[in-house]
Amino acid sequence: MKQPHILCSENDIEKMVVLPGDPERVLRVAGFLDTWEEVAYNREFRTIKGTYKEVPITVTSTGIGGASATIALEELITCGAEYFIRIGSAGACQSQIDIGDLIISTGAVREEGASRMYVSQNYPAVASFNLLRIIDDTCTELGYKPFIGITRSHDSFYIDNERQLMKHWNTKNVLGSDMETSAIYTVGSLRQVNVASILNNVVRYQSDVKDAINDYVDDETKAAEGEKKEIILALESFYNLYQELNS
Ligand SMILES: O=P(O)(O)O[C@H]1O[C@H](CO)[C@@H](O)[C@H]1O
Ligand SMILES: O=c1cc[nH]c(=O)[nH]1
Repeated sequence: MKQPHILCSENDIEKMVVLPGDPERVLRVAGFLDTWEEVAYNREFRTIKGTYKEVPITVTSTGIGGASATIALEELITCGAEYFIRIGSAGACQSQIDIGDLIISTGAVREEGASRMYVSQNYPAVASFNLLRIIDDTCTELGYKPFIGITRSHDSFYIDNERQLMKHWNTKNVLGSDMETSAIYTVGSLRQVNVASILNNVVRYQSDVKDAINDYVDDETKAAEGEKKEIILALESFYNLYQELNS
């Protein structure tokens, strides 16, 4: 049955799914695949499927925020997907994290509304241990040195006290902020599927979000390199997972 938002049915979706937020990033992932075709594009949800070193892979954009990300996740699960790696962008919460550095989220502060509609805030938003293990091993293989730890997901980009909130989470050793990780981790655990999140840092700690958007243009090369690295890390991790599942 075709799902109402992603406009895909079971035949369209593979077990392993890469989840960027931005529909344009889907096409940049396509550049790393051996074969691919677009399956559907509705609203913020663009889906392609293809192969990476013969591993069947789906890539679906989730849009911005937990609300749309959990819609994508739920519909992809209904279509039979089981393993999800988000490749997102983030703002750093620690000063040693530079533009283009990768952050791997082991768990996320649930400062967004979508996951709260599912379950009380006492419930943790944690990554799949199995996927984290594979991603960590793959980083070693690739020579990547990501920051690994807790992140925070929020709903509101331009609120007046965002800087203070980031300062607060900085003292709690949170690495960075995005808008989807905690929601997809929570729903992933509730639905018993495997979810992990790799984030490319695009904003330095305590830079103004509006300036940072300009920095983002200035730091285009570093940010683009970070995005490339997270795409390769996600695809190589799925390659390694596929070998494990089929050995
Ligand atoms: O680049 P993506 O994956 O969309 O991730 C980040 O960028 C968007 C905000 O600019 C939010 O979706 C946030 O989580
Ligand atoms: O600062 C940032 C940058 C990207 N995504 C976020 O959620 N925050």
